Amino acid sequence: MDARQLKIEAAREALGHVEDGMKLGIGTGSTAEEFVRLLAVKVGEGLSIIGVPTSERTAALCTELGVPLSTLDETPRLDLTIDGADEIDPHLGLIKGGGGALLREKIVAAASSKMIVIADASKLVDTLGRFPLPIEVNPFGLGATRAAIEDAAARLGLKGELTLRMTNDAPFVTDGGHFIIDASFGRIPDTRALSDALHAIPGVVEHGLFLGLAKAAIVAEAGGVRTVRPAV
Ligand SMILES: O=C(CO)[C@H](O)[C@H](O)COP(=O)(O)O
Repeated sequence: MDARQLKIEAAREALGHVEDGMKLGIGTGSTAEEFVRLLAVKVGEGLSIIGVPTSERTAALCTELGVPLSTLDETPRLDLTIDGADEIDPHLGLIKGGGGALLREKIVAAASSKMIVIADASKLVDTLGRFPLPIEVNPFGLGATRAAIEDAAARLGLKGELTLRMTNDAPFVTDGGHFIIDASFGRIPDTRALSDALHAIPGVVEHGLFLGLAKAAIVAEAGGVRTVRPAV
């Protein structure tokens, strides 16, 4: 089974959690896009749902395929969010934001009664941090914010390259008009402490550690699809 097929299998399993009448958060990324494609087929067959997209990119795909959309202003409480992830630890702590949508993804997940992550098994790790942590920052004061991130990380014994994400020759700009710093800290033993330290920096808008949000992960691998629950 190739990588795309694994994403489709995880997305198909997640579709089984979608019930008629649900208000759905819809994630961003290649796995979430497979979910949108399968969801659109069900909508075409008569499934009634309303979706809140986590990015302009997802919104465009939903619109193209006929998935009805709302906003968190019109629909502030969601039943379920289905989204991908860049890394998943045994407690279902996540790193997200590889696609640059982490802020909206976190707002949408937090507005949902339940978040289910869909991924292939390559995303499973023992400890988060192999994937560089995306940190969304305000463009104002970028240098100072970067230095503050370095200092906060150093206090937790973390160090590594902080790279401003670029598209061609210009900084990548998120849907919210912010920049992203990708932080290559390596293993992050205390994700909660890092999350709190980053939130305390004024120029940090949000970061890609999703802690305590995912209730289940649907993981596809060559041998089949399994549902992972948070380790206690
Ligand atoms: O967080 C994300 C976007 O901001 C994505 O969910 C994450 O990058 C996974 O993407 P993919 O399914 O393409 O591997």
